[in-house]
Amino acid sequence: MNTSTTVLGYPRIGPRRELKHAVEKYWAGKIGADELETVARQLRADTWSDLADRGLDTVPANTFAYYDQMLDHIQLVGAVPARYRELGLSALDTAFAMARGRDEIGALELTKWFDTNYHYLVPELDETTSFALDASKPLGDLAEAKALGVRARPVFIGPLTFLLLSKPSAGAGADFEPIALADRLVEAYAELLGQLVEAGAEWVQLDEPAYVQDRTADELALLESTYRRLAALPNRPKLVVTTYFGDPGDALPLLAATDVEGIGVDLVSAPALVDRIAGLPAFQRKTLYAGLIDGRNVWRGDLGGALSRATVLLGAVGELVISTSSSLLHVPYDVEVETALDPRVRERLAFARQKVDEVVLLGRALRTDDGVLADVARRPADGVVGPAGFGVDPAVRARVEGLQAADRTRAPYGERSLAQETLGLPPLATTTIGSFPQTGDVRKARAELRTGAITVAEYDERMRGEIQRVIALQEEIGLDVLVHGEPERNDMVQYFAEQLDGYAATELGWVQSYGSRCVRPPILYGDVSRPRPMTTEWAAYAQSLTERPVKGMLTGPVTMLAWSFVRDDQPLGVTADQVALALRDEIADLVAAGIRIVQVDEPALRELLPLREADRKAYLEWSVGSFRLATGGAPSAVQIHTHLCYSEFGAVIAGIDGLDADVTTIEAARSRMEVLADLADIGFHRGVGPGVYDIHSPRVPDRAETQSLLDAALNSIPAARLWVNPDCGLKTRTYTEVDPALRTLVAAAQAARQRL
Ligand SMILES: CN1c2c(nc(N)[nH]c2=O)NC[C@@H]1CNc1ccc(C(=O)N[C@@H](CCC(=O)N[C@@H](CCC(=O)N[C@@H](CCC(=O)O)C(=O)O)C(=O)O)C(=O)O)cc1
Ligand SMILES: N[C@@H](CCS)C(=O)O
Ligand SMILES: [Zn+2]
Repeated sequence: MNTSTTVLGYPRIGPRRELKHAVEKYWAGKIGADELETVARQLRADTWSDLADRGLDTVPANTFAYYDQMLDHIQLVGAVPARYRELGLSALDTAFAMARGRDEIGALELTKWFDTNYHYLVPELDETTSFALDASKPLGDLAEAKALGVRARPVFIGPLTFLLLSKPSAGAGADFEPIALADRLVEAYAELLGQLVEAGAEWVQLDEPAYVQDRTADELALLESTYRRLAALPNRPKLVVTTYFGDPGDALPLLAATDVEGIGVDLVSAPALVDRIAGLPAFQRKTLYAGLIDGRNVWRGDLGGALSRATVLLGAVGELVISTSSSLLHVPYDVEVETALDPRVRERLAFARQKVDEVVLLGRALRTDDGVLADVARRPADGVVGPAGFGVDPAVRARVEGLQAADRTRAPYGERSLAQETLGLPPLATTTIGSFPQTGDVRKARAELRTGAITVAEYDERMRGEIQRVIALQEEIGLDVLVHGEPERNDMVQYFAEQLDGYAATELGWVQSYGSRCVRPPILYGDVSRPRPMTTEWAAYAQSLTERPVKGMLTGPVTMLAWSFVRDDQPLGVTADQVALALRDEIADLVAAGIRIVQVDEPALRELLPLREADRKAYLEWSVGSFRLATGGAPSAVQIHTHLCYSEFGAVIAGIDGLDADVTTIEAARSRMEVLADLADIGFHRGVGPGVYDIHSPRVPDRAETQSLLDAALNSIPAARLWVNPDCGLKTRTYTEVDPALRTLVAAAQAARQRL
């Protein structure tokens, strides 16, 4: 038999977010480490059993993580920064300290995993880093899988991707680059592979997705030499080196030239790889892990097309493993439980479990001629927009086709900033990013509304009460530009998606975003339009409570796409323009309701940036264009804010400038204000608020810390254009943290004003 089936990775939060609930209870001191570990072990066992029962030949192991796989990898290779080691905590609590900060010690930086909405913790390395292997976690996994009788393949971040995603620690030399540690790190991998083969691992998967990004000649050479070296080890399991989310380009033949037994590729994002692989004779001696089923979008696979590709590959490679294009971490567990979904949408969807079934079906179709083959081959490619015009809106299409360049252009910034002087804002104006803590009461109210325990009128009344409290608190603290606090929003994308036509929402389609935090990405299946205003009542109510300006709060078109599962039957730019038109109408309604500042959040602008430079210009054109279409109708006196977070922004700094927002608030605290240099480089000349409060950590920063971040910002941005704000929304924090942190922030701004 020269075909088999697997998946590259699987969700780990549990079908009902069991892991999230257990981890949060552990943090709250409600359960101990033993109980947490029991939940985790059960989740791993349930996953492996389900995957094996569904018919996969091998399953991934070591893909479970309490918080993040990168964080686990830091511990695996012994790269825990000294400040966390010195806390003298258990391994579990050390990991949580790195993830969340502890006492006076901040957390590691959190950033996007390639172009996904998953976030990893960024390892910090320097010349003194010495790796020391602790393989207890993957060895434990292997033993657990063995006890269940499943064939498990431990999965690890590859050494080069680990280094390429790391950053120099604060004390590193100016010229230090983490990749310089490759030699040292490969020794730790050699030891790891030795231990895994002793423990019975047949295959080990090393993920090198960093090689679908542009890489230097040296980095490419290092890929080849590293895998030659690992492949030459006398005592090791078989190795499969996988890339995903794009085309490995020049890395592919280099890897193929080494003696690693397996290579994994993403044939969904890079279908042309089929022909390249067929043209590389080295693959005749390799096992190809063929990523034929999409690991990160939710549409049912085109199994007929996948089968044709698999058949071509079968003749070109030594062995073929039918697999997913990436880990299934990025999709929800099971579409079968979504009974409230419109059947015309649901029948087009495959979540993780259904994707496993697709992989198994393809494998069976390739292996046997039992009729499945004919069935699969006959199955039509599933379009997104259905038959009989389902999901099609001719009026929306006509409006997009009729767009002109002028629709994306406001008056010049100078003219706008003059007109906005009527807002009467001081230098170093203080504001927040939008959300205030989503308290237990707020979430409970929403849960009660869902079950029918309270009426819509009661729910609205509770939300108004919350808005009243939040406005009064902001006035008392002394903030200049207020927000309504977003209590009525379950999520900044889902909330809008639930009100837009062309979008569907799930009930249990949770996907891990970071740590214990999950999102339910809505499904954008058809043409998008806005049947009625979405936010005006809440915004107008909040504004009626105060003389100070209240920001209207919207989620921008790029982020609406990035954090949804989006139709793939038309260019993203067209879909983004449809969303933008809905937002443009919303802004007009907000302005008509008396709102003078509107914030259009685009935290995902960087996230969707293509991984290869060559594709970026076209992306920035449509993404920036859609934001400008959304905001382009706002009168000059209306101040447009945007907000960005969860990324390093150097690569999109010109795009941020292109948004032409009057004020840009941007995450900066955790990365020690790195973004300031990028803004200075392009001569950014509009209002900017680099975050001075790291809201991803439960730590409350003290006055000196906040002041020093503000001073750093004042060194490169004139006070008249500098805003003072947190890094991001406060929804994940508690009032005991937010209240003192905001008072500190306002005090720091007032003190700095005195010195002007
Ligand atoms: C800004 N970020 C976001 C990203 N993506 C998004 N789609 N949204 C974002 O905001 N990507 C980048 C970052 C990632 N950051 C976060 C931050 C916070 C969360 C988060 O808090 N997620 C919540 C779930 C939010 C939600 O949808 N809440 C719903 C459902 C609440 C719920 O679980 N209800 C319980 C009952 C509760 C009770 O009775 O008290 C239930 O139904 O069982 C709501 O508020 O209605 C999380 O808990 O993980 C995510 C990403
Ligand atoms: N307005 C949103 C932005 C998060 S990126 C919030 O404050 O939560
Ligand atoms: Zn944010």
